[in-house]
Amino acid sequence: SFIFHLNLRKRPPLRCLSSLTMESPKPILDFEKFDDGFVQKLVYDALVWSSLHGLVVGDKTHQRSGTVPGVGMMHAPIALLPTPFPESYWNQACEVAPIFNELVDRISLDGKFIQDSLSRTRKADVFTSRLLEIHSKMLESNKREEIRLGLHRSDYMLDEETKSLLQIEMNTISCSFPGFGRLVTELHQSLLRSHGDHLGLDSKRVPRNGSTSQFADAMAKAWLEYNNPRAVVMVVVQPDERNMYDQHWLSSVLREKHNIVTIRKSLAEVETEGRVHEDGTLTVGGQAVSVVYYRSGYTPRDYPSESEWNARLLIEQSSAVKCPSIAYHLAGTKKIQQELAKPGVLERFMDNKDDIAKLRKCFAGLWSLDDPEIIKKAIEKPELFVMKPQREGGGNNIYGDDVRENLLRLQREGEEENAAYILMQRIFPKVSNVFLLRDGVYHKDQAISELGVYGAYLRNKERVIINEHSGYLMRTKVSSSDEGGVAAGYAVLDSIYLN
Ligand SMILES: N[C@H](CCC(=O)N[C@@H](CS)C(=O)NCCC(=O)O)C(=O)O
Ligand SMILES: [Mg+2]
Repeated sequence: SFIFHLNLRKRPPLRCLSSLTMESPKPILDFEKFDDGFVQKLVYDALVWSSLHGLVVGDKTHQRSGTVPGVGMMHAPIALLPTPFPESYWNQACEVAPIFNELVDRISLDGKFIQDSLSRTRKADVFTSRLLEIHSKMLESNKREEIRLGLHRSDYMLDEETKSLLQIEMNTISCSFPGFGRLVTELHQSLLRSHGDHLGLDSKRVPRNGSTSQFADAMAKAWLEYNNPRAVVMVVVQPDERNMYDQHWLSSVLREKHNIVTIRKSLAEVETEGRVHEDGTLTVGGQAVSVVYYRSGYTPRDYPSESEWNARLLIEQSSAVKCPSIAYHLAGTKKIQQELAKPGVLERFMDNKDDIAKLRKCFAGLWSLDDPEIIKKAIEKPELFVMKPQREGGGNNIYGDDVRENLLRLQREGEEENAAYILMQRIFPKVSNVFLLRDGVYHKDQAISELGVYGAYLRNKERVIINEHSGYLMRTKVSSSDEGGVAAGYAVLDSIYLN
């Protein structure tokens, strides 16, 4: 039987809010209502459901769990019940998804903007400069990506102070959990169908989540556009991947629903087995590849040698549909995000004034380190800022006093490294009560959440074939922790309860 530690941490005083407007989500979790026996029943049902439905990750204490399927599996870290989220902000996040998709595509076509925006970062950050090198090689050879597939996730937090939905970042490479986002939604809907009466909650307030099928369908349509019936979809993976089941969900839908074969290769394997033929076809291990879907290649750790860089270049030079292309990858960097927040920059890419206003409305404060006023303020009040390197994958951001320390360090060291970072306004979302479930044990805690809305975009020359919001992922972390990230081990997978 499961051992439950009811971790009744002393609760920090809830922030007394100046004005509780109708928009702030009403807490649906009144802990007093839950007796321990009832929670244990919910937890048991959730763990059984997760195990039966493949909501599982590799167990890091089991060394083969990242390479051999079916070995050393552990239920994914999850919230026991959905987190309240006001419907108006949910609608707003869904409404801007296709506008952000279109923006990424237009940025990707402006090679000069990408190179100019990142030119100083290039000198300060080797990883970004390697990506830019590949991008400039494509510009020099006038490489055209006629079929373009974007599978993005735009992450938001609901800022309690300003009552606004603010974008944390736009992820354009290796967006995790399109498989699990849907599953957690289905888990919560199932729990509320069984126990909703006791909880006074309605399962229909958990919005349906098409993340798995919509992402797989977009890949299938890209495969069709490439028009080689013998070609496969290649998933570029890390040699040791604890999140393989989230990835396999997409491959399973491609197989079962679209009869499309996927292969899994690391960048090192692509370098050994890959070839680009005269007509641009990419073959790996002799198999033609129509779509390359990256679930690796977004962090320096994915390039331990020149082999991996050779593989990235080889793929880029081919006619395969890259998801993302190098230009889409760079369009999702934090430096570009900060450039887009400058006055007049969105107007360079978008002409619809309403769309521009909708994007700007969800921009948090974003600055380079060249602004002495901002640096002075960040040194005085570091708790109001987050300092971000050009890194993806979670666990890289700088908070609190470390912001001050790093800014003072850069001033001492002469500021060349400034361009490797951006500064962002720190967002303070509402704290809610949650039950967090990890390793079969539940903890009761105060947490904050980040809503990720997936977006799928597929274009072939002038035809936009798909441009939609395609499901969501709610990630919830204890409010005492600065860093988030499920794969990085700080957050749990969650869904939303519209109120
Ligand atoms: N193991 C790799 C992990 C890939 C990964 O870290 N992706 C970043 C965007 S780059 C991300 O989406 N992070 C949010 C999910 C989280 O909180 O962990 C995979 O799953 O393919
Ligand atoms: Mg990210």
